[in-house]
Amino acid sequence: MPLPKTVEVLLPVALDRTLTYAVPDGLELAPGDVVVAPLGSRAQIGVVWDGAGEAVDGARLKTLEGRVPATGLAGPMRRFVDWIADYTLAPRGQVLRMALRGLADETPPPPKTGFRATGAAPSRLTPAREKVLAAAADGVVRPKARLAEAAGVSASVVDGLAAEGALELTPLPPPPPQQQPDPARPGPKLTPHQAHAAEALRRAVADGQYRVVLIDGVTGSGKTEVYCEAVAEALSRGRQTLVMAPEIALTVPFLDRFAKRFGVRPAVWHASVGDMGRTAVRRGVADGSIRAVVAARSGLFLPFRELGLIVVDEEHDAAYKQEDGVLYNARDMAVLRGRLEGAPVVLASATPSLESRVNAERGRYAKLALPARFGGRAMPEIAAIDMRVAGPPRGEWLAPRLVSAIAQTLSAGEQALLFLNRRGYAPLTLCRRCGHRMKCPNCSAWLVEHRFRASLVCHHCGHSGPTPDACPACGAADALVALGPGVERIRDEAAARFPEARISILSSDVMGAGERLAAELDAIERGAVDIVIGTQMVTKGHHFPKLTLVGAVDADFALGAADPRAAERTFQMLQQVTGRAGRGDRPGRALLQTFDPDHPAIRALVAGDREGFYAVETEARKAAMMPPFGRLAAVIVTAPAREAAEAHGRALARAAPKVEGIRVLGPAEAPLAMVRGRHRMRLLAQAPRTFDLPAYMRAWLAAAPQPRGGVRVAVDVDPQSFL
Ligand SMILES: Nc1ncnc2c1ncn2[C@@H]1O[C@H](COP(=O)(O)OP(=O)(O)OP(=O)(O)O)[C@@H](O)[C@H]1O
Ligand SMILES: [Zn+2]
Repeated sequence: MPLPKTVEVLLPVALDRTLTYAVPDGLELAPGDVVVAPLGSRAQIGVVWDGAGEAVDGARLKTLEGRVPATGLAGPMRRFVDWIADYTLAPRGQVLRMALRGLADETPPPPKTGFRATGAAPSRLTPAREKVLAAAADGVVRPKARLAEAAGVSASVVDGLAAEGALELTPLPPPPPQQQPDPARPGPKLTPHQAHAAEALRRAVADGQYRVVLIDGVTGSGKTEVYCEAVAEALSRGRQTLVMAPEIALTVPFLDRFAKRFGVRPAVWHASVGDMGRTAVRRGVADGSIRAVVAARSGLFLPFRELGLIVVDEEHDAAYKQEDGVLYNARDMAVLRGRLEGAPVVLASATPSLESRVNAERGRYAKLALPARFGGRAMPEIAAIDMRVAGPPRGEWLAPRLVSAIAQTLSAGEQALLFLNRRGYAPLTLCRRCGHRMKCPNCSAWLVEHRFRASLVCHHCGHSGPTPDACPACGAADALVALGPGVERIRDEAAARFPEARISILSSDVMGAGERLAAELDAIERGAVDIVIGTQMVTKGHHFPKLTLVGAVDADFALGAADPRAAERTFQMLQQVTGRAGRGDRPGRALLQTFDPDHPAIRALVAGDREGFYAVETEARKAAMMPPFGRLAAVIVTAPAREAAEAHGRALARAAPKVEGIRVLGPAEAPLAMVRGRHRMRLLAQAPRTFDLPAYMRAWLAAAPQPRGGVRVAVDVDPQSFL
């Protein structure tokens, strides 16, 4: 008997390797095809992978059930999956799962038909038949179900009339063709700087080759207008475009801007687009009927048919790092996808990551600078308020100088924005009598009071309960006090000081991410709000023309963190938020409330010396061999019991291969020592820049004892979070 033909199939499950299957007679398969494979007792979708099927004992070999008529993974996409799995140490099947989101049977639907009255009378007229003929009397063609529904009868009555020739089946008119973005529509008249950058981008797109371009342009310099020129070039060359944004909730204004420029909104892809929408987008990018997509991280896995450009907006944003499942950085993987597709990649930011700046300095990326704001607008004046000497009275959070600046702003008919990166009312609730602190039962974290929802909430696991009247420890009534501010508390303080002002809170838990947020952003843009108070949601990309004052309530919020990027993050966040001021016709200013006015990040902001900041930060990172001058990978060990996590952490440390130049630190208790009832320990490997750290990590895990007894181990290559 001849051996059956076999193929290797990758399944979207937590498996790294492919499985070998027999191909049923008569089925022709090529790598990338989507197939149905038996797995255990169930059937599982999978993708034919590269490589000849391994010889497997014929008796154990299972046979594929068939091919799915759907766009699979072309060569570059398969390489993309392999590469990400290799780099992040995630099982390949888990990466594949991201590339199969929105997968659907693409068999073309049968032409749609409907019924129309012919005018012929049926042999017998029942009341039900009369109703149908009455409903069809207007001559409109309707699908069977619609006609039956309009007449209020069952579909069999329609069948009966058709059998007797009183109704006939005719094709329904085809749906109108989708309107496509039109790159020929005129864009704005660009300034000389913008035009220079736009021209360079157009050339990169026209070349149709992989290359990375960093647009380093100050806030309000028109980066969006400039990369829209690259989008126009790609579209006019018949290529598809992907624009990535760190937080899709905030892209509604961009969608409108895109529509203004190209005539229609682009397709949108992110986690909260429903299944239907996802299926439509995946299919549209595969068959080419969708030309432009705006997406969150996962849009990188869409099967574009002719991708000609990827733009990563706000490329510095930490939200590009996925922090669960496959721990990948979508900015870096966008660069990889561009390389595999042979398409240019544009990274844009007013505060580029040190990684991207260093890549530009090394000549790996081209750099385009937009050093000035559009329309001759000045950058905002930034000053620090030293909270040690000029802070507010006890129990308040806005320093007198900030309060009077708000008053001036409001009386000039302008808008103020107060930024505090803390949701809720207060970060800590404490009993005045016994000192008890309200803590999450599942996490090592304080419960945050949300007065708006009248509850105490854990921001790590979502645990929430009503705010108690009495202290749960000592029983004292009315003894619980809220310590520290969150945005809701700042709102109360602002409302008490400025009772006439229209105040809006922008925070994910108050606004959500849907239409409500879009409406609120629109109200702010129109000037229907006087004081905007918000979390990091307010820092990103907004263009509020009436906004002239920005106050950072706690400019130091990120400085103390045990994070090698703490200074960079502080600088970026504050530069972004202060960059919202003075974008209209009036100049802007910003006040930073800080206990550390001499910190290099704060000083650079006040002096308007971004190059100085980057220079100092670059030297510090170089000296410490921190990214991008060295490489890091973290290992996070979790277990229900602290001892188990610690013991496994120590076993891992002992098993670390000794290699010159590699330092292994830890285990140490994670700053966030417990989450969802699991104790957490961290280890960190530090390596020279050119070292193959993923390979080292793989060898390390292979040499270490297997985790047992509820212990879990996760590897985070290029960590962004150090909690
Ligand atoms: N050449 C131009 N003609 C007309 N308007 C322009 C031009 N360039 C920029 N603008 C306008 O200036 C404002 C700021 O531009 P844009 O939002 O593109 O800046 P940005 O660099 O992306 O800013 P940020 O990094 O702060 O988000 C927008 O309202 C934009 O429409
Ligand atoms: Zn919790």
